[in-house]
Amino acid sequence: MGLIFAKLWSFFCNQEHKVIIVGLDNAGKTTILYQFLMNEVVHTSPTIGSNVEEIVVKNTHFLMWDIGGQESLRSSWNTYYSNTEFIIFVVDSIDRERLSITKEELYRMLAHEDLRKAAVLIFANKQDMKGCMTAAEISKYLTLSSIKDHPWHIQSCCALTGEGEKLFSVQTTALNHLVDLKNLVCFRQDLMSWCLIAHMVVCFIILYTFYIKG
Ligand SMILES: Nc1nc2c(ncn2[C@@H]2O[C@H](COP(=O)(O)OP(=O)(O)OP(=O)(O)O)[C@@H](O)[C@H]2O)c(=O)[nH]1
Ligand SMILES: [Mg+2]
Repeated sequence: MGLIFAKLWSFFCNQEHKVIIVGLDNAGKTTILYQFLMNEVVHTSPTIGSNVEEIVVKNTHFLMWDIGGQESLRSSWNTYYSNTEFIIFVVDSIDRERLSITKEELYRMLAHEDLRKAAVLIFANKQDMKGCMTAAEISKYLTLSSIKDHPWHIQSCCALTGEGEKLFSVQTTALNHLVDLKNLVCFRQDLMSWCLIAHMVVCFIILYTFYIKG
């Protein structure tokens, strides 16, 4: 029932959602962005600054910011945070050595005030690589189950191996899932606010009737 209301809510509030794609350098962020956009593998070079593209999924507009992940650029990630609704956090599933840095960056980012309300989609990318970690292993190492203040979802993927359509549908399903989740949270918050206001109005009427009027 909640999801039906959430869907109606999102239908009437058809706005643009800001998404940031972050993660360490070489994780596959730019490759994923262009898979989303063009459904094909593009040749990438390390991103200096950011790339921004708009994609539309079932009437929902996403403004996707792909942010360079090199160490020297990470301190400026926070300049992209304001009004962000969704974070796509890309993990290179073969890069075991830097998993602790990945974890540090993830939690530093989630603690930022501007991302308080953001939902997180974690991509365990490069699943085509031999010996890569599974999404479950990454989830365990990153202790994702301890994240209680953000809706999150982890999804394994491979941005490279010609599974564009599959990747695209996986991503859109996951994004829609996050939109539903987020709308549900907003709807509940709004409902609580309206209940509170209604409660105050009723109290005021009772007070007015019994004490002021007579
Ligand atoms: N094997 C494999 N390689 C991938 C995959 N996704 C991306 N790559 C490769 O990984 C390298 C880095 O990809 P990018 O998309 O440029 O990485 P990035 O996260 O944008 O890196 P920065 O811009 O430096 O932050 C490229 O050579 C990609 O072709 C994947 O799923 N599997
Ligand atoms: Mg890039």
